[in-house]
Amino acid sequence: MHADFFAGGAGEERTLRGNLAAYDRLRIVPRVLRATGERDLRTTLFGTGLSTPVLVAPTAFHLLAHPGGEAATAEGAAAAGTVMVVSMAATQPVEAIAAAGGPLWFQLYPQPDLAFTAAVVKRAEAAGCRALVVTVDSPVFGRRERDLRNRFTDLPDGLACENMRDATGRVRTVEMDATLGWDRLARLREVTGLPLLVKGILHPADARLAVEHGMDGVIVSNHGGRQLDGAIATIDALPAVAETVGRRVPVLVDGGIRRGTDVLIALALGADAVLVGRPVLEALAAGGARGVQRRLERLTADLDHAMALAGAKRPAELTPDLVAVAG
Ligand SMILES: Cc1cc2nc3c(=O)[nH]c(=O)nc-3n(C[C@H](O)[C@H](O)[C@H](O)COP(=O)(O)O)c2cc1C
Ligand SMILES: CC(C)CC(=O)C(=O)O
Repeated sequence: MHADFFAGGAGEERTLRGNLAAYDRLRIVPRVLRATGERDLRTTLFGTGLSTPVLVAPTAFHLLAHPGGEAATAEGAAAAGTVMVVSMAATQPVEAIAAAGGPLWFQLYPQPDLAFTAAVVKRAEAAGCRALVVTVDSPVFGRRERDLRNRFTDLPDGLACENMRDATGRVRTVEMDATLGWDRLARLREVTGLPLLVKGILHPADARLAVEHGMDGVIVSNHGGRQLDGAIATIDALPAVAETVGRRVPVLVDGGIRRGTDVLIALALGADAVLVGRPVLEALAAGGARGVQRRLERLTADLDHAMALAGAKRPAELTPDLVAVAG
């Protein structure tokens, strides 16, 4: 039941499969004799220096994967020199996760209760989270047929979304809010000085609106195929979004990234960095903090190797002309 929750997507899982299939259709057109020497994968986002452009996507319920929970993921991400985005649906308190690792960003589903939403943001900020990732692809919850079949509706006894506790200590459910609009993101601006990223952008017109509304970053995502089944593959959506944003703010992408060559293609098509969801969950389940560290380091080493073979010393040297559609 829990493995299906992690692996599954919405509907027929067309988008879930499509995210991976889209990378299968793309090929790298390498450059030669570029004398790259050692590659330099260091990446800076909102003033934080990272050793890799591969970040940990926000995912719910890590205690279902490993007894170390989100703290183990944070420890692994920190050891790999990258950011973990903590899900609002984490099963451990953000303070405990921050004690285990960092740098952290915090993912938010803005709640209809604005005062409670502000309190959660303040709490994440106080715990040391350095950016806020606002998920905007979930006005309603995706229809996940595996979860329906398995009747997976609640966390087991003893587990809870620890960052959803209100002042009385009661745990609230994470609500999806179909009344959410750009005005509410403007209100978040008044609550926090942290950089604000919108996660779940696929249409270039929305990327333009995000920049116009003063967002600090855009994450091209279809929620790993868990929300709108039939949505475009993220690597297919990325070029138009990147072109519209025009380097005014960082553009990140997630969905279906499993190999360093996938990262290379995403960076070449306009991403400043990528995030990985299920690979981290699988590594956490298999090997705890060390597993997460090794999976992230493997992806980064694999990217480094691919860059050497494609003739790029730095991520910034990866450009769209290095990618072609397979015949
Ligand atoms: C089990 C699971 C839980 C997730 N939980 C969240 C979440 O709480 N908030 C969120 O914004 N995205 C969530 N996502 C989406 C991820 O942040 C990310 O967009 C997606 O996993 C990327 O695709 P990938 O798994 O193919 O790398 C979740 C994804 C999975 C697989
Ligand atoms: C449990 C939800 C709040 C998170 C989730 O499953 C998702 O965003 O995919």
